[in-house]
Amino acid sequence: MITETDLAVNRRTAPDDGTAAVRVEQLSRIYAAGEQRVAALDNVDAAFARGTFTAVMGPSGSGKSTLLQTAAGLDRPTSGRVWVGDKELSRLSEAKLTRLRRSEIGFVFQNFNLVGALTVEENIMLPLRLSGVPVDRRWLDEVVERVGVRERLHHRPAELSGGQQQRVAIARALAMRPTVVFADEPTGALDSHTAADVLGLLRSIVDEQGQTIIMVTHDQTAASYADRVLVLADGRIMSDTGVRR
Ligand SMILES: Nc1ncnc2c1ncn2[C@@H]1O[C@H](COP(=O)(O)OP(=O)(O)OP(=O)(O)O)[C@@H](O)[C@H]1O
Repeated sequence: MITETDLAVNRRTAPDDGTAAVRVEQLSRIYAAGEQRVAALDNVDAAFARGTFTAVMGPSGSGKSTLLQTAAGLDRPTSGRVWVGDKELSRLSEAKLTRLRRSEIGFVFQNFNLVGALTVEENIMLPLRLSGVPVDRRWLDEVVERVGVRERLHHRPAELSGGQQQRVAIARALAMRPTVVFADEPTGALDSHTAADVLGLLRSIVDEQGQTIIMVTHDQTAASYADRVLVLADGRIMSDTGVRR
């Protein structure tokens, strides 16, 4: 059940007590198409504490994906600043930003973004290979088991259903045990049973490993796994609500 709590509604100032895994300040992203300007994000302030699970909701076009992309350093904001831990992204060179993204951030894309030429297993291992991190076989096994892709490890993404591809994308994002996982509708393509399993896995990495999750969803049931629900409308935070668990 979602209830109002003492979390500030329409928070204007992001708290800066050093505990945030991710913090955005006065974040704007303007898209220009000819004469038209669309403010996908309009001066958003928000902080995401370590070890918390936030659901980002709101109507289509309200800026949810843009918030995730800019906060994860995949897209540069038009103005405003983003911190991941104590690093302010605009101060990082492309090379440092890439390193930070590889080591600290996992991203589950709406359209999966799997590499077609690689097998499922190779896709899941890719972030580890790219950053030269040793493979933790036990963790990898657990992730593969929980997302239910063990039978498909030697297949290529094109041979999988949308739901299966989404599960591979989730496993890839978790393989590195990143500090922060951004997930853009991670359960959108899943049946309710698999969705519950994946959401349980996301919840457990927050509870057991202190990782931070920021997840876009349209689904109230998915949002009920979170600690907090941010609702966007027209590129602004309309409400910021705690979830009673
Ligand atoms: N590359 C782009 N060029 C121009 N406008 C864009 C671009 N990306 C997003 N927008 C616009 O920015 C606004 C916010 O888009 P965004 O994808 O962040 O919304 P969303 O809340 O994630 O939507 P959905 O729930 O449909 O995925 C929309 O009006 C969208 O049309």
